[in-house]
Amino acid sequence: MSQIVSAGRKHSPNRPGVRTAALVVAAGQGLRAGQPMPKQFVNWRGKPVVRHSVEALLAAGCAPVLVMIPQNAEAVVRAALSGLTDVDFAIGGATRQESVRLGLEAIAREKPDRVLIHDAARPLLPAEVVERLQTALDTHTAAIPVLPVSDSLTHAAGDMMGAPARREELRRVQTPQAFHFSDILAAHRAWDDAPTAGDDAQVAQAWGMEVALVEGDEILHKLTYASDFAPTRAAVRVGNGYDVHRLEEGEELWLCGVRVEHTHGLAGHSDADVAIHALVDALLGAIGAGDIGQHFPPSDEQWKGAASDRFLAHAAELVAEAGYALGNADVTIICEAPKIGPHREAMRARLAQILGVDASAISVKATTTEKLGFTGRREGIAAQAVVSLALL
Ligand SMILES: Nc1ccn([C@@H]2O[C@H](COP(=O)(O)OP(=O)(O)OP(=O)(O)O)[C@@H](O)[C@H]2O)c(=O)n1
Ligand SMILES: C[C@](O)(CO)[C@H](O)COP(=O)(O)O
Repeated sequence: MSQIVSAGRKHSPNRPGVRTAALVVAAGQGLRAGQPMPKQFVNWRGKPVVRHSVEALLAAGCAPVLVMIPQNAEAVVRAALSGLTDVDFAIGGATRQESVRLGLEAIAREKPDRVLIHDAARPLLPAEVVERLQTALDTHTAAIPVLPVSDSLTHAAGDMMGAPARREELRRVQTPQAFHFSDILAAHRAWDDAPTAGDDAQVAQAWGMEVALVEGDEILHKLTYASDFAPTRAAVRVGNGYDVHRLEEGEELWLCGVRVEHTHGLAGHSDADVAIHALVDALLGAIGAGDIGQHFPPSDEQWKGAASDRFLAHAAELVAEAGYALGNADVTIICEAPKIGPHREAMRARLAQILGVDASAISVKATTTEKLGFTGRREGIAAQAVVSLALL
């Protein structure tokens, strides 16, 4: 057994007079996860999988924490757990049960009162679950976290349904599994069958221990398959857009898909609807799909004089293809004239119609620049847009 860092404190009682060790089993190959290395050492949500629960167990007052690792993984585990004290590691066995047995024998010299045995593959360990287990050990010799079964269950006869199973009688078993140390060590030592028990509660029960059930937590999910490592997509994405067009006599003025009567209109390759252009850029930005010029190049004759609602409809399609829906859009038109207020509701309705959303999701505002700058000199109109997208 090699200590990663000299322990700052050998034992930290997490209950007055009670010393609890932790055994983190991380000696598997993680074959089902299909990762470039055993899954427990893969970087996950900012740190190696194994580090998450080791830190949680240390924070819960467990000491020492012994991590069982595969052969030839010393360098990887040192890196994964660098900087932590009260953490040791040892080489595990060919099965999970063997890894636990080896770990318990290694911890035995510390003579802890209790031990929490935890899968490194369950990185997120709520302190509340540890507390429930510790409380259960005040009146029982063993306790495990469980969850109810929400699906109906069946036995399988090959690819065909077998006898239905009564889910009311079943629970989903998680870890950490908590024991009075001497009892679980004796139970492992007394096991006289192939070391293939699914968990330590089964070993304890085979030795005659009664195992209490405490409420588990879905967040204790065991990382098992490649899908568990698929990058999670942001639930919300935001984007912003900005555009400017020059005011010129003889041009039409289109804003938010609405024709506005005015002395001047906006010049541009398309209908120069500066507000829609800003909104298109906001949508494209939110999904990382470039900008309006990339999708509708001003050099492309097919877009000459084109109505900008086509650009907005296309951006909306790309957002949907990316798996998002519009949360809300907020457009600000920046000009000295014309007054936007009288057209606001028509603009909101038109944008909502193009985007296929309720008008309540669309905001259209306007402001002057107090006669400052190019907008103040009525040389042009600018527009800004901000959007939020929700993952479908
Ligand atoms: N010989 C073994 C096998 C498993 N484990 C640990 O037991 C936990 C639960 O096992 P599992 O999720 O099945 O991990 P693997 O056996 O690595 O996965 P696979 O079956 O996909 O190879 C994991 O933290 C794993 O590292 C262990 O310490 N020693
Ligand atoms: C110990 C365990 O996590 C309890 O649910 C489970 O039995 C481990 O099973 P695995 O096949 O070793 O992942």
